[in-house]
Amino acid sequence: MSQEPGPADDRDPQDVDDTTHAVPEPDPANTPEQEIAIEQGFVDRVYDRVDVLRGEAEGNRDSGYAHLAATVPGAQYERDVFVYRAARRIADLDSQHEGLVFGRLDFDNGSVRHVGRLGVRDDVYRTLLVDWRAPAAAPFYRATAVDRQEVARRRVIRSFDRSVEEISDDLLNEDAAERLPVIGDGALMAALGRKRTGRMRDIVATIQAEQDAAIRAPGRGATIITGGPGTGKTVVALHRAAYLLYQDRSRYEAAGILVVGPSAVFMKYIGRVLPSLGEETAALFSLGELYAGVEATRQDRPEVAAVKGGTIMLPILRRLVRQTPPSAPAELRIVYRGDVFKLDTAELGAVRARVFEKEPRPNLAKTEAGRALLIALWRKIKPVVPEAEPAKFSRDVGSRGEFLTFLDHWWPDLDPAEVLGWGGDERRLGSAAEGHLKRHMVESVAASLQESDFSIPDVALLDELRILLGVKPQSRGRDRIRTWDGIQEVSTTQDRYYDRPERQARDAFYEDYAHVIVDEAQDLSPMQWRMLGRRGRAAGWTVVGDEAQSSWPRPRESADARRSAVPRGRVHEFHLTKNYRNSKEVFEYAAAWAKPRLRDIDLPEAVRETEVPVREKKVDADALLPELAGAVAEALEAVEGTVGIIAPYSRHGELAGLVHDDRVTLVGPLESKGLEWDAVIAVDLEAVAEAHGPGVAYVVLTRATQRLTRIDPA
Ligand SMILES: Nc1ncnc2c1ncn2[C@@H]1O[C@H](COP(=O)(O)OP(=O)(O)OP(=O)(O)O)[C@@H](O)[C@H]1O
Repeated sequence: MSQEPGPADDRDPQDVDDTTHAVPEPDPANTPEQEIAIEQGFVDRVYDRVDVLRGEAEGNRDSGYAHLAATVPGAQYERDVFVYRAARRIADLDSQHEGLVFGRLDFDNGSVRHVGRLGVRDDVYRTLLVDWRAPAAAPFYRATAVDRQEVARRRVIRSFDRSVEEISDDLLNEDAAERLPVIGDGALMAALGRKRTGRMRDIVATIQAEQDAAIRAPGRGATIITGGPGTGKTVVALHRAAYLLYQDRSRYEAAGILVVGPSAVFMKYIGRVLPSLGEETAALFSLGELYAGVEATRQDRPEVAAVKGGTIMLPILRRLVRQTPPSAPAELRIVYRGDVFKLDTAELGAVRARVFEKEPRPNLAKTEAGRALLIALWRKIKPVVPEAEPAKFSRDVGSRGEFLTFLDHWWPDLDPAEVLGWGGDERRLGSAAEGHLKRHMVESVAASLQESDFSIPDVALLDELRILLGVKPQSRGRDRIRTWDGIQEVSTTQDRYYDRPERQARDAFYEDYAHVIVDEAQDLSPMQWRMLGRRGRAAGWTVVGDEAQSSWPRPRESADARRSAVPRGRVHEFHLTKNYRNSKEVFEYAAAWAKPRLRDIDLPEAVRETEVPVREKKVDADALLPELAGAVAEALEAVEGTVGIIAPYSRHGELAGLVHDDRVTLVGPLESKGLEWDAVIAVDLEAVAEAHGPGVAYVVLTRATQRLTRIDPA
């Protein structure tokens, strides 16, 4: 637990029970409008208080008040400014989410507790609103008809901006119907049925009990969250980051939380969730961005990716870093006391090998290389010039400009990108890969390394080379504490006056995270696990995935790499069982397709029906484009939100013209991981399965919230 209190929460021992407050006497005869008005009264009260806090914070700023004791436990000022800051941040976001106040619990004893995005206290520091992450908010998510936890009625309040629009009640104690009105029909179903916008929303108002348990698991050790498609693994992982920041802010803000997902498109999709929860300090990186200065988005061909991601690359890279750099001179010539002495290519090769016996990382071995050259020269000089003295020889030759210039060229500082580039030369790669890769694979991998940009699998190789070469750590990347699209960074009084640890700017090489969250973990290659493992040696881990959706061909190799990356210790396992994304119709279709093709498939239960069946069409090659154009138009007509076309990469050129509306996107099967659209048009599914395996085709089939159309060439 943190030494500091949580932000304006209810965890001070003296007032831990003070989370309830007075509200108008309930009347079971109230109409929905009357109940909305009652909640509006409360919401207004909270915002009024936030406005006061904001005024105070601004006043303090203006009078130049320096708050020096901010880290003293119980500093109320700190909490209030936090409220101000977070409330402002939330207000800055467009209202895709439920408002600041979104929940209310009525207990059997008549007391009432309101739950919101953050904690707010009134002017005498009594709790007005409980932060959703506080223990006192847990019954809002955990109470069920069987285990009520003294909750009589749970209410979800939906508002836009400051205005309450809708109420949805869940009566847990039937006897309470006599005193409490029950209004609305199901906040969860309403949330699931809402149109998708291309940006993931937070789910604070409707987190389900099994999800809540995973969110609140202890931060230390490894938390493993599994579940089939659409069970909320991603959204749970993100709420977990917010939870950890809340319950131990000093630890997780100081050392950082890393969230890793498969692609840049995916990171953009999930990018709003944490800011909408008032948290912006987590570092979000896709697998293609974990090497500073590189932003890879390109996929390799599956067979090339399977090689590049495997531990088979380790001996190959080790040999590669020992090769003579292409620009190295082939011969060293030195004139000493009138005689010419030479080291030829073979002799230089032997010297190089000797250096590596002493120091395997070339960038740390330059001094050793100079020494080894002088020794080799000395062995030649000694018989010819018997009167020469070794110390004098070393001083004399070792300080000559021509010798130092030779050393610089023969043993240059190596950059990982440059060394990986050597692999583009078939001869060099072939020599490094001898005994490990067949000829045709050497050709394919070398060809892929000749591309002008790096692929996503290349990034893990670059990171491995960084270690193998002994690249000195230096900050070269951009500041990865992100500011979010369209949101100005707000300079707050907290930022200015507070003596807390500064939020660190962490580049992609930062290695001391307190917690690492890995999404779509089933797809990580062994080399990618190694890259991640380096960044969280002392971290707690949250590993989220579904084996059936895997595109990695050798799961056992990957599991071993994962065990090495994630430190041993306590393991907390959670399994999510309900599919909240797909309609029953879509999911049953996907499951029927996948069951015979995938072993040990983990099938969740889809909770929502739409009565819209999946449509399948087979068309001749020349009719494909018009058919697709028709399907896109139809989908745009049928749904309010987004439409996704998921097609093999080889068809993207011919299909690009179909994307003529903001709501439509065209993606490859691998980029579709983790994403969702209201309507999906899956093109040539069998080709997807053939190229990437049935797991990826199953991913494609489970992306639609409402309508799925399959179009295949005849
Ligand atoms: N409790 C909930 N309340 C509202 N929406 C939810 C809830 N749980 C999940 N969802 C929604 O269901 C959809 C699927 O969630 P998410 O993407 O996190 O699932 P996933 O398990 O990561 O899926 P996949 O493995 O298929 O990528 C999202 O739109 C998410 O917001």
